[in-house]
Amino acid sequence: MRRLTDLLKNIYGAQVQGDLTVQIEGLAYDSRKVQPGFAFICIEGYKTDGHLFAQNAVENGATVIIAEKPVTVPSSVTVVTVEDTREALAYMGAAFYDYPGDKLNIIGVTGTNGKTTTTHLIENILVKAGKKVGLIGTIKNKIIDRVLPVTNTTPESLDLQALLAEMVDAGVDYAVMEVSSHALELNRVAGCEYDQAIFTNITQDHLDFHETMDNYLAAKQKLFINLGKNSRKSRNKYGIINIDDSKGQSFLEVTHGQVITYGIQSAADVRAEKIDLRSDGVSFTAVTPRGSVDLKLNLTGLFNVYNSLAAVASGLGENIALPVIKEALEEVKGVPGRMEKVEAGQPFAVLVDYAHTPDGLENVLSAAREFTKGRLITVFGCGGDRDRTKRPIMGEVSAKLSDFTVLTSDNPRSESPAEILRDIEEGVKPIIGPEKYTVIEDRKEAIRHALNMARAGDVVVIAGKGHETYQIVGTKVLPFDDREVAMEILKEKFS
Ligand SMILES: CC(=O)N[C@H]1[C@@H](OP(=O)(O)OP(=O)(O)OC[C@H]2O[C@@H](n3ccc(=O)[nH]c3=O)[C@H](O)[C@@H]2O)O[C@H](CO)[C@@H](O)[C@@H]1O[C@H](C)C(=O)N[C@@H](C)C(=O)N[C@H](CCC(=O)O)C(=O)O
Ligand SMILES: Nc1ncnc2c1ncn2[C@@H]1O[C@H](COP(=O)(O)OP(=O)(O)OP(=O)(O)O)[C@@H](O)[C@H]1O
Ligand SMILES: N[C@H](CCC[C@H](N)C(=O)O)C(=O)O
Ligand SMILES: [Mg+2]
Repeated sequence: MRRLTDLLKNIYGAQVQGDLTVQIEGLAYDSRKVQPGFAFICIEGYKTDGHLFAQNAVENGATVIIAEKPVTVPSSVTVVTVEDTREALAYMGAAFYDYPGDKLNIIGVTGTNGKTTTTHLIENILVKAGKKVGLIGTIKNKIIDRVLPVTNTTPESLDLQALLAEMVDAGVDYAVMEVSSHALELNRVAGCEYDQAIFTNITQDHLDFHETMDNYLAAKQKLFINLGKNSRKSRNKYGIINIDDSKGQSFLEVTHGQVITYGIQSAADVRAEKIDLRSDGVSFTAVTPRGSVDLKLNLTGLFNVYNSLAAVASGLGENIALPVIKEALEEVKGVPGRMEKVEAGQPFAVLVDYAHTPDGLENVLSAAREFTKGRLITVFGCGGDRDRTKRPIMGEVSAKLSDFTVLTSDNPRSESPAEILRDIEEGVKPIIGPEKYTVIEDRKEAIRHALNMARAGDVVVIAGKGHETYQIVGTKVLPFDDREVAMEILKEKFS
């Protein structure tokens, strides 16, 4: 329980109508979650407007409304008008939970691809170093060993603060989290002070939301601009940057933190040499300011060398010894749904991967090509209600890099699967003829087609859904797991 004045401390220009000393029992940004004595924060969203539910919130017991524009509520209710309710939600949430982020070391990873993988690698390093770790990201949220469900990659600010507070109560030392560009743009992480900010890469995605690559870049840079600014914690801040990325330098320029660069092509602080890619992993020497170390990882693909270098740099930033980092990284068997093998005794390889961007697909197919002796067969689709412009580019990537492509449905959401497939096909047609691809909307049948045509030495990549255990069709969430579907089909044939 807190007083309203305490919660408004970091919000400038708030105009209050009513009692400022009222005690707040809880906060909610969804009127349906309001309980007696709560403050309801109205958010103008993309689907609806929270201001429309102010009265509803009052009926559920809200005594305070935080709004950006006029709301009609009884005069007994305190109304606070602020410029940005999403920002207010974040700052009020941090204050309500007594600034949990200040009691933790927080490592934030942003970038188009590699966030989930990199956070998993860092988690392993920190655990190996004896730290208690919390994880926040696409696959799962985790407090030490307790796994919690996930709705978004980066939770809404209030939920994030509640989660960080739970971590503090559980004795967590480090929170390692993915910071999506949506979260940065929508102020989900405002009020959360990072100790390390990591940039993996930036390539096209989410233009439905950000509209331009410049806006997308600016959203990601926020994590670095805020690093070490108005710091409440007395410790070193590190900006860890992939300097091989064409935008890497721009992150270096905006950050207030100490910079550690990583890369393969550039003269980076942490770099990889003598890279040896195999089908079952990659070996390389990590050269760092604290010496070199030979690493033999179970993750394959050049992109995983980058993810590992980011994790090495992160470990060094936390003063973890190289032998500990080595042991931790070498123990990682894989990340669920990322180049995950499905094996039922078949004479060809089947990989389920989460590539859902042009760059992700290019990376995963290039990696697979390295160990494909026969044909590389790709099954993929694109999500509905997401960046439409990436669809033909992904079509082009698969057409160029695969020997055969099966286009299928991903999560169509509110869109027509056939139309999404037509968008992808636009990119395929100019590159290859109909003998090199097919369109099978039903994802299970598409996977069956690819597995039926595969012969010894071939590699089948099923991309886009990775760890997902569902398929979103319209508003329905139907059970669907690429790994289970592939296994079931393979078992029918090979065991
Ligand atoms: C575009 C986007 O990010 N939208 C997020 C946003 O929704 P919104 O603001 O549009 O909400 P809205 O549905 O219009 O509702 C407005 C307000 O009215 C409230 N409301 C609504 C109904 C009611 O009866 N009462 C009520 O109070 C809602 O609680 C909300 O506060 O805020 C919601 C609450 O936090 C999020 O769940 C929602 O994520 C949606 C589901 C989503 O799909 N987001 C994706 C695009 C996303 O964020 N992805 C990134 C990862 C991307 C990547 O890196 O690949 C992520 O971090 O997950
Ligand atoms: N560093 C990287 N560079 C390019 N592609 C990568 C990289 N790491 C992983 N990938 C590819 O992108 C896919 C997604 O990887 P990962 O889940 O680690 O990224 P993410 O940034 O967390 O994605 P999301 O935005 O969905 O949270 C992988 O399955 C792989 O195909
Ligand atoms: N975090 C990404 C995941 C995309 C995964 C793909 N399966 C899809 O549904 O488009 C997004 O929300 O855009
Ligand atoms: Mg992720």
